[in-house]
Amino acid sequence: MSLVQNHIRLTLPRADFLLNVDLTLPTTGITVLFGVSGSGKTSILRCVAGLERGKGLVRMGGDVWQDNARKLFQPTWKRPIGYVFQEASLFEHLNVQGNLEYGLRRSGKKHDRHALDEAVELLGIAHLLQRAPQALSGGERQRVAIARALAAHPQLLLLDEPMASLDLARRHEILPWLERLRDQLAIPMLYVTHSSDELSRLADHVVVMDKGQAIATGSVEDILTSTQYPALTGDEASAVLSGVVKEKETQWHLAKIAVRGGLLWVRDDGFNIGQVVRLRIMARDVSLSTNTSTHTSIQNHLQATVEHIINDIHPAQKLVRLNCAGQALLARITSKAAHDLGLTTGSTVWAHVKAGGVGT
Ligand SMILES: Nc1ncnc2c1ncn2[C@@H]1O[C@H](COP(=O)(O)OP(=O)(O)OP(=O)(O)O)[C@@H](O)[C@H]1O
Repeated sequence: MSLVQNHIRLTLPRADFLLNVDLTLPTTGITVLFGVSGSGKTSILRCVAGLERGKGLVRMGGDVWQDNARKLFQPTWKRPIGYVFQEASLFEHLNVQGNLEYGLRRSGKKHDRHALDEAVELLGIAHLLQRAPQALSGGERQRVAIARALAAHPQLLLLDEPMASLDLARRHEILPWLERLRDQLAIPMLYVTHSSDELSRLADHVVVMDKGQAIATGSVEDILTSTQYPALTGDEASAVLSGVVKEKETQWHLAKIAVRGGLLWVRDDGFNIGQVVRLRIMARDVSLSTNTSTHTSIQNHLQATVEHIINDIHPAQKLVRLNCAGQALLARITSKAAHDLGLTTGSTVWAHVKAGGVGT
C-alpha cells in the first residue's frame, strides 16, 4: 500500500443536516461508507465527484481536487473518477459496445483501448457487446455500467448502492464480480451501502456514518466485531476472517479452511486447494461451552478467550466478542446461558461454529 493516503476533509451545511468529516483513506481496495438513510453517505460521494460544493480538502494520492484554503476546485469533468449509480444509466440508443466506447471517449484516450478491453474481461461481458441495453438483466446492466466507468481510466471508482435496485438473485449474481474488482483493480473504490451482506463481503475498510459524521473508521474485521456499536448490523452481527483452503471432502460438499485460530469445515462453494477465501461467520451461528463437547452436530470447535460481553438488541441475548488466536469472533447467546456458564472477560471457552452457517 502506498504511503500517500487519500484525504477527504469536508463540511457541507444543509437545512437540518451538517456533513462534517475528516477521513484518511487507503489508496487501494474498497472503502465502504455504511450507515442509515440520511447519514450523509451519498453527500460524501457527490462532494468527492465535485457535483456538490462542500468546503474543505479532497486529495487523492498526489492530486488535489479541491482545497478551499487555496481557492482550488476542479470541476467534475476534470476529476478522473468513475461514478456508478443505483440504476445503471446506459444510453438506450447505443448497444453495450457503444456505451463502453463512450466511456473511453470521455477519458480523452480513445486510442488506448487497453482499459476498455480489461474492463470487458474483468466484468465478464464480452458476450454482451452487441446487445441493446433493453435486452440486459438488471445485474448485467450494472456490470456494463461499471465497465463503462472503468473504461474512462478513473483514479477512483465511486459506487452509490449499485445493487439497491436489484432483487436478491441478481445481487448474488453480481457480488462475485465486485469481489473480483476489489481483488484485481489497483484503484481505490468508495462504495455506499446499508447492506451488512455487501459490507462483510466487499469492504476492506469501513467508515460508519451517522448524522453527517464518521462515528467509526477501521478495517472490516475490527468494525464488524466492535462491541461499541452493537446495533450496527443488528440481527446480522457477524465476523469476517480470511483463511486458506486446505482440503475438500467431496462426499459431503465441505472444505477445510485454515484460519488463524484453527481449522474450519465450511460449505464448499467450488473452492480450489490453496485458495484464499473470506469467511463470514454470523454471531447467531456460534455457540459457546466451557468444554470441547465434540458430540454435537456442529463441526467446528475453536478455543477462544472472552474479550467483552455486551447487552444485545434484546434483553434475552448477549453478544460475546471472542479472541481466537488474535482473530475476533462474535457469539450471540442467551443471557441465561452466559450466566449459567459463568462467563466473564478472560474466560476460556470453546466456540462451536456451524459449518452451514459460514458464508463466503
Ligand atoms: N440536494 C439536496 N438538498 C437538500 N438536502 C439534501 C439534498 N440531498 C440530500 N439532502 C439531505 O442531506 C442529508 C444526507 O443525505 P444523503 O443522501 O447524503 O444521505 P445517505 O446516507 O446517502 O442516505 P441514503 O442511504 O438514503 O441514500 C439528508 O438529510 C438529506 O435529506
